[in-house]
Amino acid sequence: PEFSWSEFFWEYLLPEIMPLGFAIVSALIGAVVNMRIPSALGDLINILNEQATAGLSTAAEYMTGLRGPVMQLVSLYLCQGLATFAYISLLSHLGEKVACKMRKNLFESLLRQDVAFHDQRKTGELIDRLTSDVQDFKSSFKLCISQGIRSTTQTIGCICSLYSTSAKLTLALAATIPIIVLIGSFVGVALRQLSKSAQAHAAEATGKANEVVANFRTVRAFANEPLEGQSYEVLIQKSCKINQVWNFVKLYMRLEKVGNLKSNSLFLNSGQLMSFLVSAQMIQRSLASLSVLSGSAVRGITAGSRVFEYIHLQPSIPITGGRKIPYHCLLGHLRFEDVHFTYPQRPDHEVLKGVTLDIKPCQTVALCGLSGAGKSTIASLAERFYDPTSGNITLDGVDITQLDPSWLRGRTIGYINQEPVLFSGSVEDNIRYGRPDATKDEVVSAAKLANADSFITNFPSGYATVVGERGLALSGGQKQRIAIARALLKNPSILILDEATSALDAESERLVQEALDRVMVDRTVLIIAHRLSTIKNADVIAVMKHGKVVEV
Ligand SMILES: Nc1ncnc2c1ncn2[C@@H]1O[C@H](COP(=O)(O)OP(=O)(O)OP(=O)(O)O)[C@@H](O)[C@H]1O
Repeated sequence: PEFSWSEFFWEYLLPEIMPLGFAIVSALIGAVVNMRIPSALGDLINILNEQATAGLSTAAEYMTGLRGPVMQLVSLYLCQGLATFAYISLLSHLGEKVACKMRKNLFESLLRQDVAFHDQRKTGELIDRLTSDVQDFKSSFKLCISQGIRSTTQTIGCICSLYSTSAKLTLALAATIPIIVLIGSFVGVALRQLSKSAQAHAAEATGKANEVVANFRTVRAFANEPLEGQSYEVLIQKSCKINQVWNFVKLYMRLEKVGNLKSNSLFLNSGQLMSFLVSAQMIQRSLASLSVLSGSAVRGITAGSRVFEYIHLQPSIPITGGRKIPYHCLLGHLRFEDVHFTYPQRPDHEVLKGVTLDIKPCQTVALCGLSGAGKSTIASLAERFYDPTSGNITLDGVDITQLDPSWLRGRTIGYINQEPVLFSGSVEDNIRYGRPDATKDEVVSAAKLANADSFITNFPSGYATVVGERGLALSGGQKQRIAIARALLKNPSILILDEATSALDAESERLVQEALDRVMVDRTVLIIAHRLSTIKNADVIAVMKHGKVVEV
């Protein structure tokens, strides 16, 4: 992925041009003031020398001579402190804003992506781009602006100042510059490689950690904690080693000193020598930090391009846009016509091989067949999680690819699957997820319809009861009934039940089934099920085998 400089400038920097401008000016002022410090120090030392040889007697005499240079030095330090404070705070403000906007854009883009995109990527890797990569980019951006301006200005300024102090020594010093540049560029290339692999390993480790934490019960059930711990350690060790090398290189660059200058001090007085040495050291530090900076810039750009790669990605199925069938005209006639489908990540395996299925308005169609026959895939296609490779799916005669996907999913189809996911928050929040603008009364009546009201009101906090990240505090049957209430809240014309009762015990199944029987009235229903009890009341039973409907 390439980093888009123009986009970064127009979209992220331009709106913040004022703080950016002030930060740059403050950094420049800081650098210029910093360069004045060696000569001010030199002046002070010269005056001290003169006073020592002049044989002054009273403290007042000493103070008179010193006041000027001391005041100069104090005001320079004060200026430098103020400038540093200004650019650090402005850059922090700017960096946070840029990072915030990048995160927002990236997250929105991730939400827009196809289901197939999310099928193919590890959650942890996506989270890593949202967190570490944006963080890396932000740090490197701030460092490049502050250090970059400072070091460049100081290098140029100090060279001028060195030259005016002693041309001879400056030329001698200049001889060492090619070596520094050479080392710097060599280290820069190495850092670029290091940066790429460090980021890739860090993303892999985050992916692993995320997977293990999200599926903690499975890990525990197999007593695989040591195994998972070890494999995480292996991944983290790799990125740790790379980062250690990285830090070592940076440290080395800081410690490296320019050759011994003291032997060449013959033609300078002590003040000049002091000023010369401080300037030379400043140049050396600036050059060293510029080389380190190039490494950091590489890291930032690599991270930035990883972020922009996904921000720019366009989904093949848009989120919104297209026709909506007015509610009073909607019949709920769903039809699959010779539908073929292959999952994008398994192009060699055709899952649906010409499915034709007619689900008439208000009819209940049960879909059964062996595991892997493609039943859930049919539900995913009706929801338009994927588009068929060929063939058509129509709703009331309109191809669903022409319909607004958010209207289709958000209002028209209610989808309940075997493992309902509840979000962290209260029971009420979870039901309201079906239609965020629903009133409390509507939430309660949906819960009553779903056989959930009685157990919810039995909780001490009722509808305000907080359920865990995945609703762990609730039983399977309770979660399922909340999921049914959530789907009912949008009053969908079509209901898809994907093995909604298969994970439940007999009693929970009875309660859920009772709720389902009640809500299936006056709607088009597609039930995917194995159990006879679930499908015996259906109007039509379709049997699937090897990606085809073989019997109706
Ligand atoms: N996201 C996916 N990516 C790739 N292949 C998939 C995906 N989901 C399902 N498949 C494959 O598609 C085929 C049909 O799966 P599907 O889940 O539709 O079957 P099913 O009839 O619902 O099975 P079950 O009754 O076990 O739920 C299977 O071979 C499965 O491996």
